[in-house]
Amino acid sequence: MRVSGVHKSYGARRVLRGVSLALGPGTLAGVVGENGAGKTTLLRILCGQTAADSGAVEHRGRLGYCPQETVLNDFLTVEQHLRYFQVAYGLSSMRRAEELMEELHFSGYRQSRVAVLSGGTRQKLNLTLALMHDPQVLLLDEPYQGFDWETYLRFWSVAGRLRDRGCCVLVVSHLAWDADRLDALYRLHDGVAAPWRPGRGG
Ligand SMILES: Nc1ncnc2c1ncn2[C@@H]1O[C@H](COP(=O)(O)OP(=O)(O)OP(=O)(O)O)[C@@H](O)[C@H]1O
Repeated sequence: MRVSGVHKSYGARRVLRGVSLALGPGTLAGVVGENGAGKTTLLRILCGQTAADSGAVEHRGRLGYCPQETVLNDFLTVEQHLRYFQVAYGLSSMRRAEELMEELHFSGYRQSRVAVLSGGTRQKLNLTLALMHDPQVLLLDEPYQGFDWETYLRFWSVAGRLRDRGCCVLVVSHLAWDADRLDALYRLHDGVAAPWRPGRGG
């Protein structure tokens, strides 16, 4: 995925002022930044949901996007969500979705309505919906919010296996404490993304 000179303003607020990134296949990368730094805006531009004012974004292959807010409908079951996305992605089987449900330990909720799921289980479903078509480029916005420690560790092993299969994974977070798990880390600050190594306590 190549991002060149992306600019975005909301009225007078210049949020992105020339963001450039180059991430190859098989890379697990992170973008950190303070609240309001523009991380979600950048991800929305990368997935095509928001238009940049200028600059270019190029990527090859299937794209997966897990937004910060869950995209779920309280009245539908987990199974109904999976079927809906299976059709939307044009998948012949649910094999990958089933694998992910096993890996994230929520297969037992398949027939449950989303309204009764805990926040962490909703997030597991949100993540599964973004991953079930085996994307080659995966954009994750604060993907482990609400996860307990075991699930958090499982998330990183899923992300690591995707990287090993050649997927380009970009994780956005306001915390840099996952730095050791990443191949590349950028800090979004003053509208630009710079390579970053957190210091002590950072
Ligand atoms: N649709 C919009 N209209 C106007 N301003 C917006 C819009 N979306 C975002 N902003 C502003 O752009 C700035 C960046 O927001 P963004 O959500 O991208 O930040 P973030 O780094 O993801 O923050 P957080 O860590 O709090 O999730 C903020 O000042 C926000 O108020």
